[in-house]
Amino acid sequence: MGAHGTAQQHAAATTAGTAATTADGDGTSSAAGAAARPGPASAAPAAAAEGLREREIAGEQQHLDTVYHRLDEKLAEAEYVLEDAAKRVQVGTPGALAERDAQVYRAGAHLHRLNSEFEDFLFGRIDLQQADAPEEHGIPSFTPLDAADPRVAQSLHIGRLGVLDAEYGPLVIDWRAPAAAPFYRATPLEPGRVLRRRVIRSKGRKVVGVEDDLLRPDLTPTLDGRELAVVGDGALMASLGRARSHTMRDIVSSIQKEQDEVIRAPAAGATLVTGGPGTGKTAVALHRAAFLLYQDRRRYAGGILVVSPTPLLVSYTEGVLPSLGEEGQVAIRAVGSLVDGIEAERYDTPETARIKGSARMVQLLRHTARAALEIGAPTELKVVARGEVLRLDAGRLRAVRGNVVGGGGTPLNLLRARARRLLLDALWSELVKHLPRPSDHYAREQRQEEKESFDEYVSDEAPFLDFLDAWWPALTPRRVLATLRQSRHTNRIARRVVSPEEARLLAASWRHLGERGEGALSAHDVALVDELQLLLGEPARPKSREVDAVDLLTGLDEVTTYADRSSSRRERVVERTEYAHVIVDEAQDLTPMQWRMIGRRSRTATWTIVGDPAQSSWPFPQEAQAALDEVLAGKPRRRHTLTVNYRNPAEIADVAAKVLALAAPGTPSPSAVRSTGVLPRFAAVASADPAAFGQAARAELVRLLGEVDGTVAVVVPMERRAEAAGWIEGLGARAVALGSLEAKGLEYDATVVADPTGIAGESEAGLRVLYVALTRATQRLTVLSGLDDLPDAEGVPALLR
Ligand SMILES: Nc1ncnc2c1ncn2[C@@H]1O[C@H](COP(=O)(O)OP(=O)(O)OP(=O)(O)O)[C@@H](O)[C@H]1O
Repeated sequence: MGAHGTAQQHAAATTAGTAATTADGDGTSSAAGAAARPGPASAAPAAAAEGLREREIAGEQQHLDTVYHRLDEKLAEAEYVLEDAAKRVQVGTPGALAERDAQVYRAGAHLHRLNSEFEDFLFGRIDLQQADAPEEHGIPSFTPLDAADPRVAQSLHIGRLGVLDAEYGPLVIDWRAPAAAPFYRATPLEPGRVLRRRVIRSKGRKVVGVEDDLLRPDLTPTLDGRELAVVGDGALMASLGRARSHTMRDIVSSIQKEQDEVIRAPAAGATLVTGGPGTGKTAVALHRAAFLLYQDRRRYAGGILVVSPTPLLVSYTEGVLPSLGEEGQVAIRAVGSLVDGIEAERYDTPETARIKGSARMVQLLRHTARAALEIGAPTELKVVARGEVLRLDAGRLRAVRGNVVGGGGTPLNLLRARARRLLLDALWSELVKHLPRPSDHYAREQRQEEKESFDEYVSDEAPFLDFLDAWWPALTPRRVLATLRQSRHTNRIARRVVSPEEARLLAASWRHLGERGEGALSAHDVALVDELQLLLGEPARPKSREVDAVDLLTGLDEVTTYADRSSSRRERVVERTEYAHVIVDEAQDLTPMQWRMIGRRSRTATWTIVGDPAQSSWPFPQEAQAALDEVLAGKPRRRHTLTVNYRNPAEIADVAAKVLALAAPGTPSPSAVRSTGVLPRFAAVASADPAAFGQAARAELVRLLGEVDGTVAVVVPMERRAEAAGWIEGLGARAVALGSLEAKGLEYDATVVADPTGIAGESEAGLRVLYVALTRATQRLTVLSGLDDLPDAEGVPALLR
């Protein structure tokens, strides 16, 4: 029972939240559990274990062959349905066509899913004890009839899609189905009916390995009268030890209990998930998207938005959903890419970012939009009508403008029609002010007719049209933003909202923009553009016949309702995509302005929000919380905490914990699930010469590239990014250089954190950003210090002692 014994040991070490195992092939060992690595096995038991493994693999191969045979049959069926539907086109009655459409849709979707052959199509199996009650609505009973009964009563295979045999018996259960939940939920402390959990690894149609966890080490389970085989040391360790690439893998075969609870949590309201670095928040968020689609495809298809902090994290995570069989229905977008047609390309300095992200910007932008109308506006309107020269002077024009805007929040571009009408009214009253008031009904009607022909005449006149274009120009968000390039202007229009120093910082960040706002924007600018889009509304098409927006309102407060109602009838107003569910990753970094931007896309959405306050680069958590509260309004909230770090070995997590104690005192450090036995390396450069520092960094990168199979990153303060790009030149695709803020959410086999004090000093949130940098590595970490880091004789910088 050699292999059996190993698995029993590791299963005994497994805690409620984790599945810590004894050891895996690359020398990592359990840090969360207490199990020891077994001593070297002698040749005979090793051969027996190998024989056992091969037998078990052969058994699973047989099942996989049956599954693929069935899939081939289903594929042929789906193709036949498609062909048949095509033939029905000739029938032509509405009913037949509708039926055909439905058939084509179903068969097409089915074909697509069947055709997507993924690695590990079938990846799991659970062997269960007899249930104490029959299953209800597909949900198996979790309680065994007799907890001491070692017999396997039922075996279920779990995969990326559900497959039924010809008699509708389950050959494979979709991982998201209720029946698959015990695969993820069972632990040795709460095994339920699960005796053995098996992860099956396959390549294409060939099974290449199995890894077992024994959930009831106190029993000797049997299957068909024979002792149940237990192979390998568990799947989690095998998966965590694999080298990292530039894309994230799904974790479908090793989701842990506390993670599964988040993935399958009800969709309603808001699910808020916190957890330290490496606890699987991003992975869990993506699997939750796949789960929601499975649960209610109709509701969520096309309507799930995942908001990520950076484009780097988007491309890192993009492959996960397709590998789960979900493609196209989920939009994963960086927070700087949420507005169509704009891609954030610049970074703001921390000082500028904190101004741009603040909720005060709403007020500043309101002032700015109003003021943008007045920049370069003519101060006199002169037209000739009915042989008279009619004039409106600056004071009169100011009064008219005030009336146009009124007290409401109607988007300014939608008020152009009202501006036109009130100008015509003002001109008319100039014309008639010396005429006697109409005395009777007939005279009043006649005056009204004269007014109508006056309006028609004047509003076609070039001087009037030119005036209107200049006095109430169509404004675009970029053009309005560009007016803030002048800090003097900002000081004039919004002295009470921003200080002169803040106005200067803002102006400096937009100095490169052209007059119409052309030029690169930052992720923070994108949120401002989005806010401005709301304040301005879509400009009316020039020369089109305009309708007075305000006349159609029942009240100025109802602007949005009006806009929604009238979008197809009249001027096209702000168009927004609405999502049914919104998943926010790295939520701790969102600014109030970004929360508002996301909120505008999610008015009726349910939410999943994952983040870690201890990693936040936004310095005002309370302000961000207030913005989030506003966005979630009264939605019920359910909270989860993830507690186990699957990324960093304990040795790296321990170093990071020192910074955590400074960055977010009192925050518990998640427990690392494994250890490598290799301590982080500290290196120091005893020279102020940047070239010497660069050489040391490069030498360290080269060393690490030799030590690990996967990726290696050097993380530096944002302002040293260009320098760091030079250090990795010629080192190949496995090496990357990142600014501290770019490292969010990513992971590498090895990292060099260079200039830790520089990172910590970048902003008020610098220590938390350093904590992020220190927690990116799955195998090796080097901290490279310069003189400013005050390294001791061992090279350990002051911050990490
Ligand atoms: N159950 C699991 N099985 C296997 N790997 C896992 C599991 N959970 C997490 N991981 C792995 O751990 C690593 C960290 O996961 P992830 O990036 O989702 O963590 P995170 O909480 O978002 O981290 P951070 O806060 O640092 O961004 C990833 O490589 C992920 O695949």
